[in-house]
Amino acid sequence: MTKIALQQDRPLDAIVLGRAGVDLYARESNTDMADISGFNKFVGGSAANIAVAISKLGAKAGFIGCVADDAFGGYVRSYMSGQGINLDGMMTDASGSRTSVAFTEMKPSDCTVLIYRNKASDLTIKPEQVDPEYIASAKVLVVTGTALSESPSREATLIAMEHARRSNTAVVLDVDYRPYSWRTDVDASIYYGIAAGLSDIVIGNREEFDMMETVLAPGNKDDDATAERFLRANTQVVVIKAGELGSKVYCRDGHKFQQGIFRVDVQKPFGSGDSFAGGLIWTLVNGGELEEGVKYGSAAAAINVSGKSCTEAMPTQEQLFDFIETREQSL
Ligand SMILES: Nc1ncnc2c1ncn2[C@@H]1O[C@H](COP(=O)(O)OP(=O)(O)OP(=O)(O)O)[C@@H](O)[C@H]1O
Ligand SMILES: O=C(O)C[C@@H](O)[C@H](O)C(=O)CO
Repeated sequence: MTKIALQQDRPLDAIVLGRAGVDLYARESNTDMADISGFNKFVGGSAANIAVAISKLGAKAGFIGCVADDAFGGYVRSYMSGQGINLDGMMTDASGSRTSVAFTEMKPSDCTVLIYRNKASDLTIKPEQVDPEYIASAKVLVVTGTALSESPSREATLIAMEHARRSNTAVVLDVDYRPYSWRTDVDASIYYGIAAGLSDIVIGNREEFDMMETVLAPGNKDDDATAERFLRANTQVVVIKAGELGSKVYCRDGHKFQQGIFRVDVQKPFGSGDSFAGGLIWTLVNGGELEEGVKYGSAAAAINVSGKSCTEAMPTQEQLFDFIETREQSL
């Protein structure tokens, strides 16, 4: 069993850095985008989803990001603070940028997600807006990697990671790679490489590690070799997710293990990675073992993909434990 040592005397459990936006989910399931009659509105965006996941499970979450100075920005703020998330690090941009918006189909697979991110507000966050004391108030800083895709958000993200290292706040990098946000895979792999070296835990899927190996090991598909490559500098744990095949976890001391999935009736595939990260981080900030965290993350992900949205389908602690108990009893 593996324990991740975290500073305990902190008012916040985890601060998540990245985008918070609006998700518009198709009203009808199994319907193509062109035929959908309307959409239901929720808060989304990878970082917001992770913060909500952590908060709903009962830990104290904070947020670093930026929304537009408009009605969608206000909606995102009010939903997140209603979820008990501390927004001291959430900026508002009035320069004409726009809060990120995603439209999605509701299909178990081959599901179209259209994201509108022209002049996205989250990418306007500046390094001087990142408060080192805020970061020092948390046990963990969770970075979602799309924040690295453009300046000035890229510099804000890297300095946030640097502040975290200086204040003994553990750093988790959720790769969260969105190809359309980057000029080339080479650029992405260089910045992700720097960010990975500043992180205690790196979480990504195979395609994301492929991108991160664009320069160092092009064409590699071997998870063991990938883990060995990334278990360097500050990185103690590498998690390689594989959708319905579960996940593999590698530790710096050579320990490795796998986690399968909890089978469910899938409504939509997205949200799995964010709920997985939320369940894992919630476990770690409560002093749980890594193995337990990966199991809770997998269960949270299964609950989420069987739900009708990302944020609202994040489980509470009670729902998570009931779900696992029911599944284990039926084995
Ligand atoms: N269909 C599924 N049923 C049950 N659990 C799932 C399913 N898909 C994913 N999971 C769980 O969620 C975890 C993360 O999923 P995945 O590997 O798809 O992450 P991801 O690629 O980051 O996803 P996304 O970017 O769509 O949120 C998996 O390791 C698994 O535990
Ligand atoms: O991450 C995004 O910006 C898109 C979403 O809003 C959606 O919540 C999702 O795809 C989660 O991974």
